[in-house]
Amino acid sequence: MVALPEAAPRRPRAGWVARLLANPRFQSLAGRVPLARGIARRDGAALFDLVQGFVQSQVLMALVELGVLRRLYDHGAQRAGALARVCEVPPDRMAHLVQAGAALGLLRRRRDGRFALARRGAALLGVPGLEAMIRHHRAFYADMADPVALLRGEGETELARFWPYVFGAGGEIAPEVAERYSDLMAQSQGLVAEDVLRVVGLRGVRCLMDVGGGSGAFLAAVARAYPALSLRLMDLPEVMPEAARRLAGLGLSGNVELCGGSFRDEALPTGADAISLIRVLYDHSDETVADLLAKCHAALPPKGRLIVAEPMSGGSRPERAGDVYFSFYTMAMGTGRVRSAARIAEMCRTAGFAHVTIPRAPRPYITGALSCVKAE
Ligand SMILES: CC(C)=CCC/C(C)=C/CC/C(C)=C/C=C/C(C)=C/C=C/C=C(C)/C=C/C=C(C)/C=C/C=C(C)/C=C/CC(C)(C)O
Ligand SMILES: C[S@@+](CC[C@H](N)C(=O)[O-])C[C@H]1O[C@@H](n2cnc3c(N)ncnc32)[C@H](O)[C@@H]1O
Repeated sequence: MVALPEAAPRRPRAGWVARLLANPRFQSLAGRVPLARGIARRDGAALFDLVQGFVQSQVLMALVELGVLRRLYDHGAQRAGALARVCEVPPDRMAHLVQAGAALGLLRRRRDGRFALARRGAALLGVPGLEAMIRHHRAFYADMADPVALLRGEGETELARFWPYVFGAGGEIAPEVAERYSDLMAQSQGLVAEDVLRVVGLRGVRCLMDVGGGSGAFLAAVARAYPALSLRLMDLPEVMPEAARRLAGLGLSGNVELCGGSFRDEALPTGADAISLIRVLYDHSDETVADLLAKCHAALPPKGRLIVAEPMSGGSRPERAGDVYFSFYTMAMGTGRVRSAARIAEMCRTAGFAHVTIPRAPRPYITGALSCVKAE
């Protein structure tokens, strides 16, 4: 009996559909067949949009940094030449910038050749803190310049320098640094608070403590929606002066009790029957999160409420805001990470919480949310 050569082990490879789609001859054929042609062209355009994504975000950065959107809002439609003079950019290059802005749906090219704000360009100017966030992206962009180095954790990132408290609040945080990140957070907090309060009710709560509450923008929104609630803000001592200033500016000094402290180094103050963690968990490692959730559980009375809100991963159904933007943003920060609502719920249950509810997020790119109760 002649021994047959061992059949070479089948090389694991993509399924036949993937191999067909990756075949240039099939792609050329599909481009000529009516039904397939439409799909092929849409896929091609979507792939090109993906490829040029970084150019789009830098065109947006230029429009914001040069104040073009702001100027069209303040002064109405403008010719490229007028914008070029104000922005000190060569006219032919400004013409390219505004043409790109129109192609991206931020500007509108009018028949007379002037450029005006398009609906999305106007809406962008109305989003609290969004222009500041776009300017802040210089740091994130630098960190994404070498995505492989970021993924391998090589070298220090710009964002890790920007968010110093994430590394255990070791050492002093210069007041101006604390103010800088609190300001950025406060500016972007408006939409977060709007969406959280849209999906999570606080009826029946007597005292809410916002842990990692920053400059108090979320509690200010809660005070407006639930004037009878007593409110407490816990954050690092370095953040307290900024929080006091902002709350005083909103006429809320008497409504919010300030508790300076570090949830890494000490137990949380007791007395609140609800605790909120708004854009806090995704800044920290699993260990820090588990410890913080246990401290929240210890600080709450039986049936006390815990509310967690932050951009989340889509988990088994990956989604663009949480699994692209925030996933890499928190990675670049250093210890942060996005988690799915299911993963956060699992960590809450491990900490002793029950009855986890996960409402559908109206705008996942703003925030997801979940709430749970301290089991009796
Ligand atoms: C005919 C007309 C005029 C209208 C008819 C149709 C109509 C009514 C249209 C409505 C137009 C309109 C009002 C649109 C509104 C659009 C809105 C509100 C868009 C909101 C967009 C929000 C965005 C893009 C938010 C982005 C937020 C970002 C990037 C946040 C980043 C946060 C970070 C990085 C936080 C970091 C903190 C850390 C350290 C991770 O914890
Ligand atoms: C991303 S900001 C979110 C602020 C606010 N909740 C919001 O959504 O705008 C995270 C907050 O957690 C605070 N924080 C970080 N580490 C902390 C710690 N160890 N103890 C208390 N607060 C801390 C920071 O000072 C900051 O205000």
